[in-house]
Amino acid sequence: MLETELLQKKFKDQLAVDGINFYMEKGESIGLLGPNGAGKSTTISMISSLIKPTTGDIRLNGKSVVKNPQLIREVLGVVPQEIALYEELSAYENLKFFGRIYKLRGKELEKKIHSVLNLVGLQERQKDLVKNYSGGMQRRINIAVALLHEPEILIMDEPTVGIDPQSRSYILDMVRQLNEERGMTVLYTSHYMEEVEKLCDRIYIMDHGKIIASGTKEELKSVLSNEETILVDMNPISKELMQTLEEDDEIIQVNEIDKGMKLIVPKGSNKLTSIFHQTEAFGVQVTNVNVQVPTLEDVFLHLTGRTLRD
Ligand SMILES: Nc1ncnc2c1ncn2[C@@H]1O[C@H](COP(=O)(O)OP(=O)(O)OP(=O)(O)O)[C@@H](O)[C@H]1O
Repeated sequence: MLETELLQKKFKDQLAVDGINFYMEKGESIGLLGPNGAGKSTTISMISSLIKPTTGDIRLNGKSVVKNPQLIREVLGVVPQEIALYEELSAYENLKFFGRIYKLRGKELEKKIHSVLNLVGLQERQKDLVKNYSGGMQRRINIAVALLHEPEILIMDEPTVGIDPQSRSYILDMVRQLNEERGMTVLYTSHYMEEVEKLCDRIYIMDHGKIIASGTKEELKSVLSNEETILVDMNPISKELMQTLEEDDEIIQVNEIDKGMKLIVPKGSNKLTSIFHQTEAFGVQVTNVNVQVPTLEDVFLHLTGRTLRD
């Protein structure tokens, strides 16, 4: 349905998006995952025809969107990262305003406003001024605006950043419902692995402007199917200890995390004893140890050397 071909965007010397290829089939829910600055928003802006690619193409059902941006505008609903609403107007008035931009009028507009308010669960608060809404509620109205013209494709740019858990879970359920029950095609960007894991059929991992891996959750996890993850909480956190462990050929990767370190080692390699010896030698106290099957987050860490929220 939608595909990009060698899509690239340069801002002066900065290569924000570096020749990416991806596709979305009708009805799919696709996750675009990457840390801050990976190029997700720039990609979305190009797909939405808000900015022009430096090179490459975007095709909707085989036709170039770069040459004919109107094609995509008709079928696309975009929820930007920033709240784009008039604070001094009520939610209803905002929806009426944006509905008119979509050329909706009269009874049809009223029906659609009613329907999207229902969908985002803010029917009862529709007369309140947007400035009196919580951040999460504003975000929900932002989503309602994007859905007014019943788009075939919904693109959401980190829609749950910085909002309350209740709105977050509401938004996640809503996206799933739109995708599963109404067959809407969804492109969901996030740096929350668990959201993308929950919502998306396929995932593209982006870093430094490039797609560095893609596939279903299972396919991506198979990158580390012969490895296991060891989480070590320690006190104090010792960089010297981690450096020494990194030199061990049998340890694939060592990264600092919240309370200690995360190691990726071959399955069944029995590294715990030598890890304990090293921690003792460095005068570090181990407060907790956990051996786990690698998660998608670990795959990301393995591919990029960074955590998603670095
Ligand atoms: N208008 C611009 N001018 C110059 N550089 C830009 C512009 N927009 C983005 N960039 C740069 O391009 C790179 C990719 O940014 P982008 O916003 O697409 O990343 P992102 O993955 O969406 O990150 P975030 O989660 O922080 O939004 C960054 O290094 C950013 O500084």
